[in-house]
Amino acid sequence: TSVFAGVPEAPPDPILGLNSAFLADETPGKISLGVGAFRTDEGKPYVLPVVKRVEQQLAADPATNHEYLPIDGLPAFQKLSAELILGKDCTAMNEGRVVTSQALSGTGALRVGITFLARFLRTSGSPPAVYIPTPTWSNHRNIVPDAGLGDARTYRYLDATSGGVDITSMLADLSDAPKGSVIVLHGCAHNPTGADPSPAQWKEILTVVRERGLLPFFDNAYQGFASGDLDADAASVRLFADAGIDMVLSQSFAKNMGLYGQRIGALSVVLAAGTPDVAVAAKAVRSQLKAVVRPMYSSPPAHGARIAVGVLGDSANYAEWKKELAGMAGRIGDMRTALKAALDANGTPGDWSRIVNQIGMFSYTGLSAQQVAYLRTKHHIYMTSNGRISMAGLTTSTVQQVADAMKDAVE
Ligand SMILES: Cc1[nH+]cc(COP(=O)(O)O)c(/C=N/[C@@H](CC(=O)O)C(=O)O)c1O
Repeated sequence: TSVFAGVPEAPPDPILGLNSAFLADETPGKISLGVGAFRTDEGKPYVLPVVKRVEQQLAADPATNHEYLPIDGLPAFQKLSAELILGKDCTAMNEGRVVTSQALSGTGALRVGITFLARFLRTSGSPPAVYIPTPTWSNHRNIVPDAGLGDARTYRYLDATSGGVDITSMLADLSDAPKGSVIVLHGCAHNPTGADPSPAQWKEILTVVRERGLLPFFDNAYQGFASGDLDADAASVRLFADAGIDMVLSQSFAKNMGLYGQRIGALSVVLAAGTPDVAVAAKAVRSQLKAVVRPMYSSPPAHGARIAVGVLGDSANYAEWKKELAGMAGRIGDMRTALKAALDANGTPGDWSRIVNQIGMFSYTGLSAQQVAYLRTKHHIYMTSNGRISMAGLTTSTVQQVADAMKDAVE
């Protein structure tokens, strides 16, 4: 018999595994509120018109070929992606302190970034501890150990009563982190809670990060989805970058450009201000990022990078993209309002203001794992077991059905 006969079955992924269960469910009227992917009010995936147009231009352009990209991706993409998150007038970029590599979307940027840190981040003799918020995106817990930094530690983040950020506990936990620890932060639209620190609270977090000599790793997967404004959603990252500290950034264009399956993202390492021979240091960092990528997947796919360059690099396309992005954020906002109204009209026990106070793609409903299971088996409504709802899974024609089912589940 095969040597693989004894391979144990891996548990289904809490998010993506849900999708396969949903697809296997043949009940008409089933509803998926699982994966954080945008859907139109008809419940369909959405290809942004500006993306479609750029693709057509690429297809018509005789210069478009299928040659390998450089190990660290398209240089034009590196620059445009870094400018998007850091701002066009970013001092760190102007001083040559930012090293950006194309990555396999947000997940790939996190994986390569953590691997790089496992090899080179040494403020104390041993590899650094990595802190992730609790709760957080479930895959953070997988990437950190797989990338060689051992099991992630957690810092408290959510005030379960208010549904907002428990800043006191968060700052206390960060203050206890050993010097040089890596702190994973959600740049905006925290997944799954939809609760973000206020600007004043970000300043408090920065103070602790600087006092403790911690290394912030900003995961930016929803820039433009939290507020609908790209610059507002980058404010936390820019506050830290302006402080002139070492930091690492991952970016994903899966959600805000609708390029989920193109796996296009970016990883940036920002070197602290005042680094002597910064050009030498930056060159060395880039060489080591490439040394991680080459044996991992050698070089990234071209199509998504070219689309992103076409959108970000042309002022008319960029303006069109901002409008379409605001439209997506707007529809999600409409679903928040509609769901809260339906829950209130139904007299559903509980305080549902969190549905409209939270931002980004998700609502953290507070439903228990049992209530989530009940919604799945009785009502064929799918959401992650932590009670997270991907609001883009709702449409004007299904909000009432979901509200009625939630009332049934909580009574
Ligand atoms: C915070 C966060 N970071 C990174 C990613 C990675 O996305 P990528 O497609 O690699 O660019 C996701 C995806 N989140 C949604 C999809 C998933 O779980 O993969 C989700 O939470 O549903 C995040 O929510």
